[in-house]
Amino acid sequence: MRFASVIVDVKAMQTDRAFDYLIPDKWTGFIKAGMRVIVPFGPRKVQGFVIGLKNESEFDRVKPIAEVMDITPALTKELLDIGHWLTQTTLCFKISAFQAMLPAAMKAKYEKEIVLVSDEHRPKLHPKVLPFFQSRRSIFWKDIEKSDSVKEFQLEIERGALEVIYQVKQKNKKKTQKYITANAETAELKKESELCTAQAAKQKLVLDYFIENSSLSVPLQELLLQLNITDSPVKTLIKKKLLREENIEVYRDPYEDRIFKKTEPLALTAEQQTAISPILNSVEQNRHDVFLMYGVTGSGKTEVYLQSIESVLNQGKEAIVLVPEISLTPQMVNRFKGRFGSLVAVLHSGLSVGEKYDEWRKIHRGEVKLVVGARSAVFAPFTNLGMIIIDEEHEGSYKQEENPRYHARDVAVYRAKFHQCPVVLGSATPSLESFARAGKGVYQLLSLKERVNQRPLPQVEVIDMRDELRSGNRTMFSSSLLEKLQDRTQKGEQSVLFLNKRGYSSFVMCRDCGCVTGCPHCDISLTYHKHGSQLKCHYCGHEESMPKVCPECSSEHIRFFGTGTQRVEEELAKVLPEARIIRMDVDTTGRKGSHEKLLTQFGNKEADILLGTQMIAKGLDFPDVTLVGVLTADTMLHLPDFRSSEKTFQLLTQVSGRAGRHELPGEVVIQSYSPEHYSIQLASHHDYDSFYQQEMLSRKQHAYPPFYYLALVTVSHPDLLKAVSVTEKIAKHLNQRLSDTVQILGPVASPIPRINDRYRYQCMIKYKREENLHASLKMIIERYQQDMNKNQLSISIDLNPNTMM
Ligand SMILES: Nc1ncnc2c1ncn2[C@@H]1O[C@H](COP(=O)(O)OP(=O)(O)OP(=O)(O)O)[C@@H](O)[C@H]1O
Ligand SMILES: [Zn+2]
Ligand SMILES: [Zn+2]
Repeated sequence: MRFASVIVDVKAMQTDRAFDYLIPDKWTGFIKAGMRVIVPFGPRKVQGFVIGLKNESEFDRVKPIAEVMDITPALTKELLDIGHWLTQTTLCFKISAFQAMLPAAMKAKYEKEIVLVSDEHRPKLHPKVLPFFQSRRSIFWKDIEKSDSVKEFQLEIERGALEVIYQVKQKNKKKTQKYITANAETAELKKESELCTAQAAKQKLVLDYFIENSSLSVPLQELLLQLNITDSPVKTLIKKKLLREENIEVYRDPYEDRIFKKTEPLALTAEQQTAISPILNSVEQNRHDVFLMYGVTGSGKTEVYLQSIESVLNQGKEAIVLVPEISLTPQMVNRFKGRFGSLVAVLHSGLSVGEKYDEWRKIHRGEVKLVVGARSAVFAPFTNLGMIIIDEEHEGSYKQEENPRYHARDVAVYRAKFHQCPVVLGSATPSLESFARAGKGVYQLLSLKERVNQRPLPQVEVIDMRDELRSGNRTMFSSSLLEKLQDRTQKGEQSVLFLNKRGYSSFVMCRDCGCVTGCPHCDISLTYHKHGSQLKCHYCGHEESMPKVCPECSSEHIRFFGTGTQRVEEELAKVLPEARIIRMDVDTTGRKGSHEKLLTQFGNKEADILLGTQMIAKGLDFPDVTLVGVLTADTMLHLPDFRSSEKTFQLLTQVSGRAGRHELPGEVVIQSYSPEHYSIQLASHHDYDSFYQQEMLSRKQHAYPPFYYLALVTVSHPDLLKAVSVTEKIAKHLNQRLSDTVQILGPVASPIPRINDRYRYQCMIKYKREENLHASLKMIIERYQQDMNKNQLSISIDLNPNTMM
């Protein structure tokens, strides 16, 4: 093949197609689809992906490929196909789709180099420029940028004495380690060793080492340590060609110094057995089925995953397990590494760029068989995939909130179809979408209704915080919660205190009656805007001013709401000075490893109370936790989001699930200003089924998923009027092109109306089936392409948005 079709790393509509490049003779037969290459593009060089090969090009002047970055394709055929599919289903640029499937380290880094065109130019260079080129011909732009000579450089470039060359580099290099090996026969080494004088005693030491270990290749550092020498005798011996040094590639292993205790499969309970058998069937028969494993907290879902994976590995196939970022705790990793040891690669954001790259390469080379990772691990480059598991399938973080805006669940199903293998979605609180699909038979439902060993689900008490206020308690702890915290601290048992930080300060509530001011048209709470003291609805645009008294009970105790973890910690220290507290939030877990350290401390019982935000809600399994407290259950309930009830129910269920998982029974206290809300009531009774029924009714009534699909178009611009007028035109365009069954809401300001000094407007499309939708949205992007390139306009399109924020 003489030509390659290449997708170049330039994100624009005009370049969102394949360009032809000539394959130089030396690389014919070597270059394959899926490889990364460097190609000339205009005046510079850019990275690109080869997506296909061909013998003819319809263009006359085709430039040759400049460099090849891979020896084996970075993207498999399957991933190339997924890239095209992502482009169509999420309306992103092809290059964004391909880049999203690879670790960040493999993205290109561009560096400008300034090069002297020829030696003849040197003497004539400007005196401020000359010193840079006295002894060399090129210098990196970044080293000049800081100097005060940029203008002079510019002049020389314009004059043609210097030129700019764009270098493409890989962000991250492979890590190598120096290894030393004998480079001569043992007999020769012996002869040399005998000749060594007293001054060369150290050399003798090294020679003797390699006489004894003739075939060994040892890391230099280890050799120096063992023999207690510096590297100079080794260097001398290398010079004499008696030893040889090699740079051997090593992996950065984030779990290097940890020992994983090997675990054996547990004897499954009857429920687990019933749940696993259809999965095993599907594995055996290479069938593509999607299972929804709906199992209460502590029902042993993870053990079912582990044994399902085992059957996949026994077949010689590979598996992917997706876990939400925040529950990818060391505990979680241990469970998989403990069972499958070095067959496991782990991918999560806590790893350095280099570590992620190394884990990815282990997968790419087929050195591991199982990946446990967050969202993007769904693109693991396995070629013989036997199963994809998504734990906590309801989690919002499986949706990527930037281009490509894909949902890992959709990618998983797409891949599993290709490989004819099962997908297992697991959750104690399935998303409404998935549960509805299971109801229709699209997914197969597997239920685990009881905790392992019939341990009871914890008793849940819902406290009405309005009553607390009435009886004179103005602290953030109800008397019941405080009493129980005291009790656990005295008994040496542990408590988890959960503060929901999302929705901080954004809604207005009456502290006497719990009334939250909502929109008259949308059944959604209004958002408080400090500026002008306005309350606004982010769905329909309704606006009113902040009431002075509660519209329901006329109380003056009306205010917007929110508390930080730090304040809770301070108050807790006042009312419960004897308790030892570990606080976990973004502030205390910023540094690498701190998350793990705090959890280990808590596990070692160095604290009585673990206080934290979302990050402690999931996955934790500590035997001595017998009390879980939720400080304000309401904060999320009133977010301007059609999923707010669902998210509240899910979160309360998850947090409650941390209590009483082992011998000691657990108890939960939920504090709320709207204790009668169905998501709180039903969560306290562990009643998912009723919650599902009720929430489905509300979704149907208001035309939300899973009854309708949504698409969200967000326009942003530094000028408010421009943002509004473009959004208006878009809404009009959509109204004209789409069918009458479609509802188009807006234009309205986005829930976050200004980010980075850019005004944001949006319009929401609700539809059931709409042939024209993708094409119409694409037309919008084409129509505004110029404005987007030149005039700071940005338009983002989110098909199936997960949140409205
Ligand atoms: N068959 C079994 N026999 C004995 N113990 C088991 C069995 N299966 C699971 N367990 C134990 O029960 C506990 C709860 O199981 P696991 O964590 O897998 O539940 P889960 O459903 O994944 O929970 P969650 O959704 O709350 O994270 C664990 O300590 C686990 O080791
Ligand atoms: Zn009131
Ligand atoms: Zn409204």
